[in-house]
Amino acid sequence: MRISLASDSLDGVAPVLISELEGRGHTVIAHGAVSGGRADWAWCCARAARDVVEGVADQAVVCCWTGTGASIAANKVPGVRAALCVDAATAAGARKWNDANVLALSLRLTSVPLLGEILDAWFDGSPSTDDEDMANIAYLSEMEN
Ligand SMILES: O=C(CO)[C@H](O)[C@H](O)COP(=O)(O)O
Repeated sequence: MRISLASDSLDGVAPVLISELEGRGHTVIAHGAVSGGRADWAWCCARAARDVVEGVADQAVVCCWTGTGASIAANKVPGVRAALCVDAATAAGARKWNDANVLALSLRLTSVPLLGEILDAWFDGSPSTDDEDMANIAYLSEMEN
């Protein structure tokens, strides 16, 4: 999968993000501090999210110290459903029930082992085909139009 990755700093797990993603077979498109480029969280996380809706990436991972700014910035991009995930169960639910296409992470809360659990759950997950779940996602799209 093509994963657009953004982080506003090299704190916490940021230095291992590229290797954790590439180690799972993904191609990484890096933005922000992990690329040595412009690293203000609003800009680089929105940039990574735009890659998804523009078809440059299949999904994105966006990170900042809290994870909140990263998720807020990504969710400003129409078509993006970014989910701030603090554990594997949240990541699995975000993929299943929210059809989330952007994973937001807190560099403060996410240890390297926890990152592995979150990434495994995220990439193992797939959206629910239950009518009620799909209707919720359709409603989000309607709100954008
Ligand atoms: O969590 C964040 C935004 O939600 C940022 O990572 C945090 O604000 C960065 O602060 P600084 O630029 O002072 O390192």
